[in-house]
Amino acid sequence: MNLLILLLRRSRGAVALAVFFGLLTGAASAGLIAHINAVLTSGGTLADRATVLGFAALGALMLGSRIGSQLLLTRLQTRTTFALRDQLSQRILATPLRQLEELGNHRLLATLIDDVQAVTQGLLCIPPLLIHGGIIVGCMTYLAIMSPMVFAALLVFAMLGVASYLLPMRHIMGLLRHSRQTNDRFFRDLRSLTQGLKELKLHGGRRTAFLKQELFPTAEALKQLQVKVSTLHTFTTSWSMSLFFFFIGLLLFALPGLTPVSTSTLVGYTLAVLYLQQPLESSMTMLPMLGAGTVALRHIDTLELAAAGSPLPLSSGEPPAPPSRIDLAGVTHAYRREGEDTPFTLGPIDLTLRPGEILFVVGGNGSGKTTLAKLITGLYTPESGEIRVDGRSVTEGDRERYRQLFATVFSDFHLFDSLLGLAEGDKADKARAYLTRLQLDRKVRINDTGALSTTDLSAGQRKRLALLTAYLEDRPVYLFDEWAADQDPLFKEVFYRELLPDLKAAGKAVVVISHDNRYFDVADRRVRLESGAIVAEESAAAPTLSARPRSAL
Ligand SMILES: Nc1ncnc2c1ncn2[C@@H]1O[C@H](COP(=O)(O)OP(=O)(O)OP(=O)(O)O)[C@@H](O)[C@H]1O
Repeated sequence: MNLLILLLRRSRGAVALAVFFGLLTGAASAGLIAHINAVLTSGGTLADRATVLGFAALGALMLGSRIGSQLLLTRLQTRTTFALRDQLSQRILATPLRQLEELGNHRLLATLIDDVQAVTQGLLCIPPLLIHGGIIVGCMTYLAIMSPMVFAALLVFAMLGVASYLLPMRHIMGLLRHSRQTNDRFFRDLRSLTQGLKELKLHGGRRTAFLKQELFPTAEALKQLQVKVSTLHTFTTSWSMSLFFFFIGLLLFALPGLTPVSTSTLVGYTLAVLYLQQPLESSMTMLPMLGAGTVALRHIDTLELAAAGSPLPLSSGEPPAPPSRIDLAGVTHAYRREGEDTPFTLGPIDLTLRPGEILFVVGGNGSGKTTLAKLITGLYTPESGEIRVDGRSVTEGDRERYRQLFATVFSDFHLFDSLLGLAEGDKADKARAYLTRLQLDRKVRINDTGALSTTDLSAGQRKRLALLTAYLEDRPVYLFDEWAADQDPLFKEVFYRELLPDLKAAGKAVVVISHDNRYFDVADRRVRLESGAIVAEESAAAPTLSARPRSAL
């Protein structure tokens, strides 16, 4: 039902027209059976020109309306599937980063790959199901007109068949929901397999434990569920279909003994019931696919992604003007995890960024530096406190625009295969000049569309490419999260002594998260984090480390 609503939302007109064509197919089918019945029971005397022409016209009508209905719905289904995938991608991009981190990459991938595929297959079932529905309605109407009494008996059998089909179907839907949940686990294990290749290859014990305790049991559970669904469905469908043969047996062998029934009724019923077998059987085969599509659609809802109507704009328009200061005033963020009594809390943090100033954020592992970076850049929304740009508070409505102030290289950055719009016009030459400056010109080439000749590089070289992208973005604020960690000593020197001062000279505000205490003198200001709080602040003008009072949360 949810799937049909999805189709209806795309185009009510096309669905209505397709249903009309479906009903026309049913009426034409019923007409054809009536013709066949009339010819059979007349002993061949009705095989005149008019009957033949009528038969041919009905056949053409059935063919035309069937093709019309199928084409309309299949096109609509294809459009809906692609729109669903586009919409989902945009909804994911519009959903707060923290919420996506909590869901985990494996669940997002399972949705984008598996759920969308299940919805597609479910939607594919709707066109034939509607046509079959039309044929069933047409044939039933013909049978009701032919003999209301026999039709009442058929209805009893049909209801019995539907009930004995729907009861197990409820159980099948439960199994499908369970299977969908297990699939999330399966994707998590597949992610461990592909991302942990080195660790799994290097340690046989770990590999065996991973396969035996994680991947294989999940795959086995998934297999069992799928086998259960198909076994239950085979029994249910076969039983429901056999009821129709009981009915034909009753019709042919028992009914004539109980009440007078004409040969034409007997032949008509037998023909129609046999004719109905195919659409009924095919409908029943498709119902689990429809069910899986419905489960997938509901599962997409449980992710609680940003509303369908609120995708991020495809272009952010003009970049915001460089501000003269950005203030973080009492901002906080806490990671709440199930079963954890004391969540890690960052803040309240008070901090100011100014153009032409290099700010170092230092502190031990897990002290909250990256979390602070995500708050500064607007990737996390402060749970309390506020961020101000030139004294104006950043609201939910302008957070997307606020993020456009930053060019970043996080420690878990992603490198795209192309500069994605950053190498248009004269920027392409700029990009090539940066390649030389970053000592990558012998390794990587950039073509006219901005595609990189390769991203298969060493960790340090990949980081340099990420830095090149940040340069091309030309934003007012730069943030580097342990950028120099995998650079050789020579290039570390270039980064701290040349590149950072150049950015400063260009009037950029620069935030550097660093453990390189050899270069702490490059900073105009330095803040030290400990357990989520700024515990000390030092500036080049007053180089003594001044301890800040720890704020009680
Ligand atoms: N996605 C997350 N979900 C839950 N907790 C997290 C998450 N990311 C970080 N944390 C917790 O927040 C704390 C601070 O992490 P953060 O990454 O900000 O530290 P860091 O100072 O950047 O550390 P490092 O120097 O190791 O990169 C850590 O103790 C960690 O347990």
